[in-house]
Amino acid sequence: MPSLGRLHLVTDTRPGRDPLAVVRAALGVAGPDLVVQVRVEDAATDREAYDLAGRIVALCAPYRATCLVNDRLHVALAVRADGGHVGADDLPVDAARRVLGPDAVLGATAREPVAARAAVDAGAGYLGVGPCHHTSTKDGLPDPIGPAGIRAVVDAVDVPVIAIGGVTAATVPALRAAGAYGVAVVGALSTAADPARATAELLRELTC
Ligand SMILES: Cc1ncc(COP(=O)(O)OP(=O)(O)O)c(N)n1
Ligand SMILES: Cc1ncsc1CCOP(=O)(O)O
Ligand SMILES: [Mg+2]
Repeated sequence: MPSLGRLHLVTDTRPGRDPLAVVRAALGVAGPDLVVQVRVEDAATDREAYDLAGRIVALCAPYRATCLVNDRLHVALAVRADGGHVGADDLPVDAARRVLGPDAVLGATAREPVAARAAVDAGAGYLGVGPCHHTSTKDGLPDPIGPAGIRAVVDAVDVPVIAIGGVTAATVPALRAAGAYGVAVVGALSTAADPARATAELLRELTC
């Protein structure tokens, strides 16, 4: 199985955003190094999630980029995505692994070492860890954990740690220094005036 990409683009489906245009721009720059996580609003229907995920799987395929589906694992299976991502309000990690099968990419959210180890023991192949920094993209999050919180999880597990929450190209170096394997971003790409350029800047910081 190819190694996990270091740049995770999490789709922004809020009103006024254009997730497909952002995915196209990022794929053109990052190609196989991109992981696209299809994340829709909680109020979206399964049909809407299925339609968007199917289009993104088709966009990713020629680039051999990885496509994951957030939360809705039945959608991931239905569109033949590469895997999924689950957190505390979703299927437990062991159940998610049973649903997706042994070869799928499965990520789990963990904010601290004990939960991180439990998620890995239950079958997570990577961890999404945060919020690293303040973000206005998702409500109700706990306080940011910063690079020190990333380091604590990195030291506790042997799977890739993907830092999430308020990540920009400027904050990547400190997260990498803390041991993050990669980053997941919503706003840094979806609100960028030039998403292709923003992708290139993030990738440069992730690979230098
Ligand atoms: C890479 C990555 N890390 C964390 C999350 C957050 O997942 P979760 O805690 O389940 O919250 P929602 O995204 O479902 O609102 C993620 N999606 N991706
Ligand atoms: C889904 C999620 N989980 C923790 S932070 C976050 C949102 C990250 O969005 P942004 O990159 O715009 O801060
Ligand atoms: Mg979730």
